[in-house]
Amino acid sequence: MPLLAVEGLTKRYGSRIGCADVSFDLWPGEVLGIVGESGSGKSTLLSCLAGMQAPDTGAVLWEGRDVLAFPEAERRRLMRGDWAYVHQNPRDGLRMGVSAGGNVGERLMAVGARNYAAIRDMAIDWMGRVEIGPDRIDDRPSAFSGGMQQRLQIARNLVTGPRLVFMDEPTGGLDVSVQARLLDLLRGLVRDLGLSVVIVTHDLAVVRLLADRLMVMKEGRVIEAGLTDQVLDDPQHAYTQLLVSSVLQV
Ligand SMILES: Nc1ncnc2c1ncn2[C@@H]1O[C@H](COP(=O)(O)OP(=O)(O)OP(=O)(O)O)[C@@H](O)[C@H]1O
Repeated sequence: MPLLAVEGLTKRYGSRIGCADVSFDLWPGEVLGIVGESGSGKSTLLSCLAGMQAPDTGAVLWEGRDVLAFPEAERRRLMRGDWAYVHQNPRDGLRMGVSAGGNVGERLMAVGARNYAAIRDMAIDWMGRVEIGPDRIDDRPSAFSGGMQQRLQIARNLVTGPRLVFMDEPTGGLDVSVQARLLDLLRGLVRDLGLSVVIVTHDLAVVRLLADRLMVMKEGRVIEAGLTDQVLDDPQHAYTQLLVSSVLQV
């Protein structure tokens, strides 16, 4: 059984299409990239998948159960436990007024951890995994660089051991050299932890590095899908060809 099965997901904003009739399966340990130009519906799709907004029609099945029909409390438990969501802007995924250690520890407490020393140890361990030194544990994220904030957001999300992580342009808005390091880090974590990931980006280099499979969106619809290398090396749809060739020309 796929971990996540998406069937006919459609979301309209009045007469405008957000995403239309999107279906796919995500298997355990698989990374699915979603690419497309600005306005193609990537964020709409991701937020509908993650239960952050309700689609008009369609189903999102988590291990065969329709998430859209979950009671609110169960959906929230899922979001804190098996699922995680990495926002493009770390400010949306962190609590800026809380220390770095608190940001990570808080998530553990939300899933029931109570032993303060163990929580602190795990926070330090996870900060280390995302290359933030233990001497920064009491600093607030506002004292961190953009790249550090993003790494802290990743630690906060992964500390509870989620099985599925949604990522919305996780390297967007960062310097190119910082992006490269973050991508490397993400790739290592995804591989080591065997995570399933749905990642949205307009950056083909990001999906080339991270994604096993790719979906290309245009005007809310999936126009091409397949193995990442196949789609990028031999794009079938004219729009995908344009996307790929415009990157090569840069
Ligand atoms: N809250 C909203 N109200 C009305 N229309 C919206 C809203 N959010 C998105 N849309 C529209 O839905 C379509 C898809 O937008 P969406 O943000 O999902 O695309 P995207 O591919 O994520 O773009 P970007 O890469 O710029 O974030 C666009 O036509 C957009 O104008």
